[in-house]
Amino acid sequence: MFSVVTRPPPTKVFNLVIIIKRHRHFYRNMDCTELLPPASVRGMTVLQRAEFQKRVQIPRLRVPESQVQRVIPLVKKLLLKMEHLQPVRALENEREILLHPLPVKSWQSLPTAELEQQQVTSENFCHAELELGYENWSANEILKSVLPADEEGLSSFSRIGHIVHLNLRDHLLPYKQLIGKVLRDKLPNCRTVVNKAASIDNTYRNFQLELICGEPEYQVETKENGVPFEFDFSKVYWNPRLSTEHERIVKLLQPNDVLYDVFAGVGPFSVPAAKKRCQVLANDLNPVSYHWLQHNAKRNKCLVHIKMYNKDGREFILKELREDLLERWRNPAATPYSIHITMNLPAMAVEFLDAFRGLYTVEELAELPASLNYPQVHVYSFAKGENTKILVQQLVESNLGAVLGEELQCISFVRNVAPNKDMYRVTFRLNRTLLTTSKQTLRKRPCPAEEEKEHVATAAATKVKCV
Ligand SMILES: C[S@@+](CC[C@H](N)C(=O)[O-])C[C@H]1O[C@@H](n2cnc3c(N)ncnc32)[C@H](O)[C@@H]1O
Repeated sequence: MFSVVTRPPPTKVFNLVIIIKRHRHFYRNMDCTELLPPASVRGMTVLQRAEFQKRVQIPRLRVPESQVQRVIPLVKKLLLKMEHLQPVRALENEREILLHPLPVKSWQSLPTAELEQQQVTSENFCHAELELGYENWSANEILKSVLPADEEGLSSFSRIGHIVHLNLRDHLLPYKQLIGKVLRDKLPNCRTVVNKAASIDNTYRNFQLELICGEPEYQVETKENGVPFEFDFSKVYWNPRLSTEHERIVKLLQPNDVLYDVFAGVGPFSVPAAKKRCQVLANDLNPVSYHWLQHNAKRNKCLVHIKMYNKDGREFILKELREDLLERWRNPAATPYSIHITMNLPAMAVEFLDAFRGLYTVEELAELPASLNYPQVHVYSFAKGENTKILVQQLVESNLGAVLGEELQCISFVRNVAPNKDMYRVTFRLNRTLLTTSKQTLRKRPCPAEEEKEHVATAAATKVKCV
């Protein structure tokens, strides 16, 4: 059911339903009562593997060795496929082919004419007992038979290297130890199973974890979009659900482009960008993230393309970003390149946007050409409620203190975080007016309906496309 993991194991979100559909046999074992684990395991909270043993009557064909290669193609779709079970077994001088009891009720269920052409007749067909046990079912099959039938089961989990990360609903908490053991037994390379203990409300955004099975070993080695990363999952932020978003941004970048990554974490934007030979300035306030950011840049052999900082995001914008950008404008390169700023701290990144207002004095920019290479900002935010897309634009505008017109490039849905709570990326381009309007004149827009709005845009708001 689960793909075999190569080294280092990938970071992935596993949706059990999708996996089952993609890998499902022609006949689903779970649709066949005989092949289900015993009904007595329902409600088990302490894993007792021996309780899964049962005997079933399984249809089978016994054929001489010499016939096997010709018979198997005729019954291929009817084979019994279960974990750790060979459907073709060697007996003395013959082979036994185990068939699925759902489609095969009798000899008549088989392609009899074709089989008889191979000298296989009803004499070769029989039912006999087979002993099944815990090892013959997948994690999903075991959990489906144990967890309450009338409530939502375990629908998904994340895989970060050797760690399986769960976010169990309250009704599954009495089963957490059992769930942990089953996943550890059944998933390749799984050594540690943790459950999310509380919502992420600490500064460094790392998950609060509860170990429910295995070793308390949180240093992981994983890959995202083909790039290897290492970090301590218990001390830094890492979310495999963001891998597509990371990839989207990295794909926008060309060699020699510039990336300022204000809340870089352990580098899922910055390291692939530096590997692509972009010029990267990456920052994170968490000293442990900063440590692993440096480690990952070194491991990916891209240190020459990245400078790393361990400070507050506002200070980083006001000093490193400000100075580096000014330097670039003063010394334009012969070949054009684009400049990007990523701000992925969705709970509060918008509150840092006012740092761009008045970042330069009018005089500083007056020395420079009229048209400059202005950065694109990719700021992430949560929005809660009905019209989250509209809300998120209002949040950005009120924190920036300006209504976005043609600078607004897109508002992109990233993911649904909770019922009625979405995460978005708002991408807009900075301009001279924003960057030189002094902070004293900055006025936040507390309410979208407020009448007087400060229009930075030269044109009326354009239609916003969503990617
Ligand atoms: C949501 S994580 C994003 C990490 C990474 N960019 C990613 O996409 O996975 C936000 C990061 O911001 C860092 N952080 C939190 N407050 C910060 C601040 N005031 N200044 C700079 N970094 C901060 C956290 O340590 C965390 O690594």
